[in-house]
Amino acid sequence: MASASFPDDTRFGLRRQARLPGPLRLDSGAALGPVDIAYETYGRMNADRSNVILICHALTGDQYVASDHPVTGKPGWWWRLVGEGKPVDPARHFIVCANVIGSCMGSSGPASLDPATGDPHAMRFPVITIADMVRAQAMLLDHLGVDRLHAVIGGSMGGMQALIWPTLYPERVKSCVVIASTARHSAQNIAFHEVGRQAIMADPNWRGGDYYADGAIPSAGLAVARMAAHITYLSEAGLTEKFGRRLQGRPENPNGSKTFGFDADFQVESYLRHQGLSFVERFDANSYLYITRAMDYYDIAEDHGGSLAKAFTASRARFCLVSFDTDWLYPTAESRLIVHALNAGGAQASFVELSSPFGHDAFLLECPELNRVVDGFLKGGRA
Ligand SMILES: CC(=O)SCCNC(=O)CCNC(=O)[C@H](O)C(C)(C)COP(=O)(O)OP(=O)(O)OC[C@H]1O[C@@H](n2cnc3c(N)ncnc32)[C@H](O)[C@@H]1OP(=O)(O)O
Ligand SMILES: N[C@@H](CCO)C(=O)O
Repeated sequence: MASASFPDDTRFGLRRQARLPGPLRLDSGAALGPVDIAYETYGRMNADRSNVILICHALTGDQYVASDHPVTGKPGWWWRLVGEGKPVDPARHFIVCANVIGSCMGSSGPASLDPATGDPHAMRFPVITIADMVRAQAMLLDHLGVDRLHAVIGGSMGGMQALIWPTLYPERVKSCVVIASTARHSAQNIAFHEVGRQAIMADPNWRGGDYYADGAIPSAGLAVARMAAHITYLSEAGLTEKFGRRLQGRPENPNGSKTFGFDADFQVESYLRHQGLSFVERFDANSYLYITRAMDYYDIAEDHGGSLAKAFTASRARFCLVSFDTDWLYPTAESRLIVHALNAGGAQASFVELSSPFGHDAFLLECPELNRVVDGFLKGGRA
């Protein structure tokens, strides 16, 4: 097995890029190669390579799990969970986080260049699945000389990847942490994604996906897609607490009459517009199409003759499932289904529903209880 060397040790994230020859055989029957994977590592691999933790990111996340983002300048998206003294700790663990294939932060995706033509793949990039993302991660781990993961951890779409890992590579996963996630995308999830995709495709700048040459990108469509999706990451209680029906920036009329109109009169509108606009600055519209599609096709039971339990029969991993009580995108019932299936197959699975007013995105926010659960679970596996 060819193995990358790691001369340096860092607690702050090393930016790395691998070009793997492939071919990566995809669920669609297509093959991808070479495969570029952009990833970060934190900490040092121990002598027997038993301290490796793979972190899987969500839909619009990336490899910058605990280091400042090069585009937004913001701290890594899971800095609360990953870092010195945190549950996933570079002082103890060798942490790998890779940009999924199909995305746009350096891994192969629609915006990357097709080596055969020198042009961006655009919509000629093959349709991928969550399992394909996991296969690409396995290729990266082969490249790093990692046979077995101490743990694979992810939230949302990252949780989907984490859950697929022991089904595809049962011998390679010791522990699996799945947060705010599901074993299959529901009709409602698919419906929301389709709204976003249609918004992108209806943007005159989309042009069948070939918009890279002149800089006229489908920003309006992508912003609307993000606005619609962002609502699903929140909760009614969270929105009420944050914004209520409060207005912003409306001028006082001297005669006391009200001003009506279609500007962002409500704070929540202004907030959503901000989320849409800032998203466009950091994400590629075609990647959004590909990754949401991958999530829609995700159904672990379907890939195992309709039985979720069957998917895990070869696995000896320990599992930890976490849901949030206000997450209506991947509600607690979805996690319970997974736990029942794991228990039915005799797997060791712990489950906790945490309370938060912030809906699905609670897994990204301050939640000491989440840290305690993950810390306790990982230490139970004696890392
Ligand atoms: C999961 C992964 O793998 S990575 C991807 C995760 N990252 C994202 O999804 C990024 C976008 N999402 C968010 O920001 C999510 O809400 C969270 C959960 C990540 C962060 O939540 P919070 O810290 O509570 O931030 P919040 O949702 O309040 O958004 C703050 C932003 O809204 C802006 N904002 C707040 N109120 C308003 C308003 N009335 N009008 C306009 N903008 C507003 C703030 O100025 C801030 O802007 P900035 O992000 O450009 O600095
Ligand atoms: N808000 C996060 C989680 C979505 O599941 C993201 O954009 O990736």
